[in-house]
Amino acid sequence: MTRRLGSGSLVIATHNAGKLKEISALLEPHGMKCLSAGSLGLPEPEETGTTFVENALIKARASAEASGIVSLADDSGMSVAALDGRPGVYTADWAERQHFEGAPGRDWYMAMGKVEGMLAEKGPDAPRDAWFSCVLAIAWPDGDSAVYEGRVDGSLTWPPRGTLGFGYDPVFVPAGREQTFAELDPAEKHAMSHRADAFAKLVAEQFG
Ligand SMILES: O=c1nc[nH]c2c1ncn2[C@H]1C[C@H](O)[C@@H](COP(=O)(O)OP(=O)(O)OP(=O)(O)O)O1
Ligand SMILES: [Mg+2]
Repeated sequence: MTRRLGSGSLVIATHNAGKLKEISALLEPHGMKCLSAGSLGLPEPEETGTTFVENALIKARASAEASGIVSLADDSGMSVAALDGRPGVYTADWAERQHFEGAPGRDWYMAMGKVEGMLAEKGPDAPRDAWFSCVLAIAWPDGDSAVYEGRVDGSLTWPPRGTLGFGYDPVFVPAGREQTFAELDPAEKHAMSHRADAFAKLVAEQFG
C-alpha cells in the first residue's frame, strides 16, 4: 500500500516558475498548501541521474531532507524520435543559463533552434515525432517515496509559435491538435500534457 499525502503542506521542489505554477494549480483542488523550494531558500541539487526517475527522486529527497516537509519534484523533458530520444533527460541542459533583464533563466529560443538544426541535418523527410515525459516523485522526510510517470506524444513545428506556457512549448504540437502548447489555453495544456498524465496517476493513488 503506497503511503498517502493526506492534507497539509507540501514543498514543490522545483526552481522553475512555469512548473511551480502548473503543479500548484493541479494540487490546490485537493486541499494541499503548496510551498516552493525557492521561497524556503532550499538549494538546487545537481541532477546527476541518467533517468527522469532518478533525477525526480534526487530533487524530492533533497528537499524533504532540507525542509523536513514532504516534497514533490518533477523531472521532465522532450524527446525527439529522429534524434534517438534526445535531448530527453538533458532537455534543460540544452538551454544555456542566461540573465534576462536581471532575472536568471534559460535561453529556450536557442535550445529550440539547436533541436531544429539537428533535425534538419537528418534531411527534409526526417519524421518530426516527439514526446514529452514527466516523472513526479514524492519524498517523505523519513525516506519513503512514490513515483508517477506520464507522457504526451506530438510533433515538432518550426518556427516557434505562441507565448503561453514555458520551455519548448512553442515548437510542440500535441497529437490531434494544430496549435502548439504555447498557443493552447493553459487549461487545455493542463488537461492533456505529460504532467497531467503523471498527475492523473498521482491523484488516483494519493487522493482517490
Ligand atoms: O510542459 C513543458 N513544456 C515545455 N517544456 C517543458 C515542459 N516540461 C518540461 N519541459 C522542458 C523544460 C524544462 O526545463 C526541462 C525539464 O528539465 P528539469 O530538470 O525537469 O526542470 P528544470 O531544471 O527546468 O526545473 P527543476 O529541475 O528545478 O524542477 O524540460
Ligand atoms: Mg532541473
